[in-house]
Amino acid sequence: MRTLVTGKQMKAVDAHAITTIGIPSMVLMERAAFAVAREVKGILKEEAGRLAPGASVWSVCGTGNNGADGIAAARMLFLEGVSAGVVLIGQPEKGTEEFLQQLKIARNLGMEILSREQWEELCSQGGMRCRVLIDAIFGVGLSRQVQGAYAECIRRINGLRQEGAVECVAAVDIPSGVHSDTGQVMGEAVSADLTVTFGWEKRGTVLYPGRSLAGRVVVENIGFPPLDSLKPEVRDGEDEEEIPYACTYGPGDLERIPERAAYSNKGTFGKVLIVAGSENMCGAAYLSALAAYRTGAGLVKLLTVEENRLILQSRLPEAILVTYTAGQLMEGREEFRKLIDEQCRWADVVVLGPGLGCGAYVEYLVEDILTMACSPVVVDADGLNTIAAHPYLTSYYTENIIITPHLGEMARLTGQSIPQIRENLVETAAEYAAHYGLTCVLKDAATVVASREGGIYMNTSGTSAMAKAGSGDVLTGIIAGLLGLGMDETESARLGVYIHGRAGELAAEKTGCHGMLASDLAEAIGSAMDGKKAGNAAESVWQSRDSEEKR
Ligand SMILES: NC(=O)C1=CN([C@@H]2O[C@H](COP(=O)(O)OP(=O)(O)OC[C@H]3O[C@@H](n4cnc5c(N)ncnc54)[C@H](OP(=O)(O)O)[C@@H]3O)[C@@H](O)[C@H]2O)[C@@H](O)CC1
Ligand SMILES: [K+]
Repeated sequence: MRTLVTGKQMKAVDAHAITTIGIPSMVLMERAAFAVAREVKGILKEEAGRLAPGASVWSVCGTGNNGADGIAAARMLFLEGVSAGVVLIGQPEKGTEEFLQQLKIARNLGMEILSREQWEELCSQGGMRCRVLIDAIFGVGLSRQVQGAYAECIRRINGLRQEGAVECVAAVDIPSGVHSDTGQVMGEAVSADLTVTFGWEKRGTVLYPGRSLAGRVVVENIGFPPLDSLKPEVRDGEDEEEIPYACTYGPGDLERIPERAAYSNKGTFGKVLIVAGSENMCGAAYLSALAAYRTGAGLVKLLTVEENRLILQSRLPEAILVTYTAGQLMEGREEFRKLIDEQCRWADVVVLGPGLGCGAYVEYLVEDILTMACSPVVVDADGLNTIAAHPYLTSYYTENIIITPHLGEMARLTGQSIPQIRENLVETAAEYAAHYGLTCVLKDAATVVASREGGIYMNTSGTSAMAKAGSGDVLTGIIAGLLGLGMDETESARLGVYIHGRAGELAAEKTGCHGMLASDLAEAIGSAMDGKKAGNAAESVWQSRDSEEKR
């Protein structure tokens, strides 16, 4: 498990380390700069291991402590014989104490220091070429939209990178212009190849678009005290609501999956009831059931319309089938309720929604399941659309419910627009989960899981190959399968999302990114649950100099 922090939390850690613990600010900064310089040196190194001749580095620095890191990193490279210079953006005289100190050191050493105007002139004359450009304009202190000269400077950096004048852009802490909490671009943002971040990964490099802009992320422990040593008042600010530390999972977290006991039977691993499918729509039900079995469920029963009987029986003979007709549901309400009651009593887990359609009878079905289920219920797709269309159904929400909306479904549930939700992914999921006391899996390229107690998980596995019909149905089956194995709602949702992404990566390795189908994804679940399997593409993007486990 890796911890993710907001900018504010990181500043609180900084303040705690410096003020309460007494680690001098410059000591932390020197370690931060050393880490950046080391990574840059790695890029500059020739295969033989020596610095490339004529290797040049420009460090483009703001006047806060991010800029101070940038100057210090350039100085360390300079002292190792690299031709490294500094570009200053903003008014140096207004810089932080650390910035002024670092600038003084660089000046005393005779380093080349350009103003923004001088740099612009150099660029416009085509004289601006370098192996590595260090982006140290803004770090976690970015507090508003980037405009004017700063925006121009960021556009210039991106332009140089695009035209090949700069081979590699290395961002200090976070690409300048990316919001450290939401990953949103604040007007303009640097597109980096590498980001060296300090202490813990920032939420903004896990959420999109920040994640695409950060490139490879290296997490460097620069000597901060552990997060749990912080007093709550330091951690959360004085008058602000508590913001939890978010987390993400990696292959090591697959150990959370319970062992399959030798002395067991099919009932041991959970009975999953999948309420899904409608006339001409049986694929979703099939994929969800297949995924539940592939995740390890002992028994999967499909409750679906009579029209789907034959096809589902032939596609997935392992599943038990119980069918109904729309007429039976609408006209024989009491009889139908008895049937639902019986099925709910049988089930350890219920999936409600994939491919249910929007027939008038679906409202009754959703109501019956929500009122009668006595086990965790995973609500997806048309289950959620029905709830959005009939808001009284939210009164049946319980703490055992996991909802898995994509942005469109979340927009219907909350009445917000999709762009609004996309910009506030974490808040939207967290507020909904807290308001209704359930678990909310808000699906996006970086899916967020918000638990009813306030915990936040952000997913880092997966591939764009998964953006295809049926992918969400597979996720419901995986989460249901994990619930069946005995995991709680939060853990099943988090690990389910992680395994789903990992299965996508493994499947895409075989089929290629364009050709993958949701059924390929379901077939890869077994391998994805195996921690020893290689091939977590997303994971390889992150490197940690000091793993979370060691702290
Ligand atoms: N000892 C430590 O503390 C350590 C800190 N560390 C490093 O410090 C970084 C945080 O430093 P920081 O807090 O100084 O903030 P930083 O990101 O440099 O930006 C603030 C500056 O930007 C300005 N500004 C903001 N938004 C703007 C905008 N849109 N447009 C224009 N200006 C804008 C803002 O101006 P102001 O708002 O004050 O007018 C201020 O001048 C952190 O990411 C890490 O790299 C590490 O070395 C570890 C030890
Ligand atoms: K930066």
